Amino acid sequence: MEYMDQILLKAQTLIEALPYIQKFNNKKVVVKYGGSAMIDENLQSNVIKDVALLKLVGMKPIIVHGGGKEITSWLKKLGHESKFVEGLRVTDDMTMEIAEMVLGKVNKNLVQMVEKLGVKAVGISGKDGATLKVEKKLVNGRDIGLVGNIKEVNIDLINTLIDNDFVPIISPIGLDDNFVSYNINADDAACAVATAIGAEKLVFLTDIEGVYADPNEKKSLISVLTLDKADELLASGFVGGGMLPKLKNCVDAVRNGVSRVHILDGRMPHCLLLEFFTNKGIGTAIIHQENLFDNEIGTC
Ligand SMILES: Nc1ncnc2c1ncn2[C@@H]1O[C@H](COP(=O)(O)OP(=O)(O)O)[C@@H](O)[C@H]1O
Ligand SMILES: CC(=O)N[C@@H](CCC(=O)OP(=O)(O)O)C(=O)O
Repeated sequence: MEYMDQILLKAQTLIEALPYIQKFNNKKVVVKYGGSAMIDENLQSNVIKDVALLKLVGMKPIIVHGGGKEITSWLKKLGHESKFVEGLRVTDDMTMEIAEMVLGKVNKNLVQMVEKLGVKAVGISGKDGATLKVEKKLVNGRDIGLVGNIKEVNIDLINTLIDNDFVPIISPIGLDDNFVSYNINADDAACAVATAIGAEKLVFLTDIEGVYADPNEKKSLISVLTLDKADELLASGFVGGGMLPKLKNCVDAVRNGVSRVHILDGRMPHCLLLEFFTNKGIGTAIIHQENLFDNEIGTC
């Protein structure tokens, strides 16, 4: 490509971002960060740069992070096997202790990376400021240990941080009424936070292209899922593993007023920028039926 063409293309990309920058100015957006994009250092640095850019162009990003793979790896080092029921980690006392330690480390690493880019960040867990109040979560009546179901989100601390120009970075640990610590699925935490603070948009970064109608068939990637279709898919048995709580959460978030929910492939460099600032429809968007013909679907 000629030098001038390259320059024009760059200018065009910046101009294309203009309406999106205006639209999301001052809006709260929640990024759920988990999966492989957390393990690979290059991808991690891209994600953090993208979030810093969202903040610097006037949005109010909030990161809710996971770290499931790191928890599993530390448990393995300690000779402790990881078990999951419907995508949720069975959490005994030792698992709880390790999960809290690992998520604390992940949290402060993220703070460090954001601060390094000159953007103010504060890392909290759901325990701080009683942000995430939980009760024990039962899966089909089954007790899977110290796994929390979020009863209440106290948004005071999050709002205080945002009002003081910080990016809140939240790890999925909560307290019950007796001040016992619980491990929370990070997708549950992101969904609850996005709903409670009235986020304009909730984006899940994961380690797969999006939602497949059939996970064994790559061509079956779904770019737009209405709530009805999402319910059908959840009942079909074709959604499993960690995608199950994720998709259920997306549906809840849309039903509870978050206008735009997206599942994106965190392995794709700068997928957040592409999603926020361009009209490239990537990943899977979960939407209300009535927004199906909204020409912004798949764009923002
Ligand atoms: N229908 C489906 N579409 C996409 N992914 C699916 C589906 N069913 C099961 N999965 C699995 O869910 C995984 C995503 O969940 P998970 O690994 O827990 O993500 P994260 O760690 O980002 O929260 C995918 O890697 C895939 O193996
Ligand atoms: C109860 C439960 O499953 N908690 C999760 C919390 C971390 C998480 O959700 O991390 P990802 O988003 O990276 O998967 C766990 O222990 O793995």
